[in-house]
Amino acid sequence: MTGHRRPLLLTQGDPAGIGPELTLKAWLQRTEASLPPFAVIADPAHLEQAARSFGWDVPIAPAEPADIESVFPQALPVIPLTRSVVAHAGKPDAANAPSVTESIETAVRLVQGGSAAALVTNPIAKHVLYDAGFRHPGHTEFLAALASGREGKAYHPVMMLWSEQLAVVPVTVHIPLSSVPSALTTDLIVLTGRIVARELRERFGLPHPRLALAGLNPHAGENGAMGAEDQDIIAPAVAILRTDGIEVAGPLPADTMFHARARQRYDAALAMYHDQALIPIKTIAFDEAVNVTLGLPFVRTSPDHGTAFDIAGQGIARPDSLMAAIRLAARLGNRSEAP
Ligand SMILES: NC(=O)C1=CN([C@@H]2O[C@H](COP(=O)(O)OP(=O)(O)OC[C@H]3O[C@@H](n4cnc5c(N)ncnc54)[C@H](O)[C@@H]3O)[C@@H](O)[C@H]2O)C=CC1
Ligand SMILES: NCC(=O)COP(=O)(O)O
Repeated sequence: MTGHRRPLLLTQGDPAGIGPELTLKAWLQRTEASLPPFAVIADPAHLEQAARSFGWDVPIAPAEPADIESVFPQALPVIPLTRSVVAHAGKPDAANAPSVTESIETAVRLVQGGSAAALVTNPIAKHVLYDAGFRHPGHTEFLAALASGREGKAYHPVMMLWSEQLAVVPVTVHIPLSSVPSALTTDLIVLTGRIVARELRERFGLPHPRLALAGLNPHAGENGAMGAEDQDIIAPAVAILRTDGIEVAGPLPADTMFHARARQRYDAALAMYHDQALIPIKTIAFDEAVNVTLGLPFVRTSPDHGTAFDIAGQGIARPDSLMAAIRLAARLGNRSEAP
């Protein structure tokens, strides 16, 4: 535990999405929600204009990392981007991609330099960044690439969606469903399981984390009659993780492992593909769940939802998941140094 609780850094996210609105709302609710000090890396003029458009009294204060704690009670500290941002809520524009990536790069540089405890990313629209030439599937992989570039060490990032009721980890993430069976290997599942177990111990403070591995096929393959991956790829991973001393159940039929009683038996469920993991948690805890990246040398959290262009600019977006992400980032970032 570090003695001094360092502030958090929020990234801008897509400026045409709900990120600016949520950031302003989180700052407005900082006292009743007991939020720790944070700054956002963004264009101060764009945030001022967003606050004006909602009719909210949010003083915006350009700040250095060292000023965040003293500024935060009176104004929203903003670490200015080098470029100005012109954005229309609900109308994403690939021309804003450089500001999106600059905000993330600056956050990583500052958190790795020790100026902040953790970073909290506002949502990005992946297709908008792809249109501008972004080569990473999402934040998760981009953050690992930035960390690797700085430290000269390869990191395997693991996406975990966490809530009090359920934590899920998609072993394969942003790939087409048709590519999942060939992407799924015993080595990948073992690597993912080891990272999850280690970080549940070291960052979340669970001394003996319990993992549950989902099968890929209906009924976890029904003894091979409905697909071979459960027996040939997932079961060997379960065996290897057990030889590590990790408590693991599986491969479990995915349709019966997420109901309330089943969830009592594990601390994190490893799912074999994106929707197998994210459908249960977004159904149970859409407003509370947090996306946290494991396997990095710093803490990164994010709301579980996306840019919500359909409601951006209307003032109706719920800040709950962003505020949960801020709380979790403070808890994990101030708990320990990198595992
Ligand atoms: N961490 C990140 O950066 C994430 C980014 N995305 C990106 O977001 C974009 C849009 O994705 P969608 O599938 O439409 O998911 P979405 O989460 O943006 O929206 C899904 C539905 O939930 C509603 N919603 C989302 N957040 C809300 C909030 N805080 N309050 C009230 N309603 C809310 C939206 O209005 C929409 O009807 C995609 O381009 C995707 O790449 C999606 C998930 C996470
Ligand atoms: N569906 C989760 C998601 O899209 C989050 O991706 P990332 O940007 O956190 O990698």
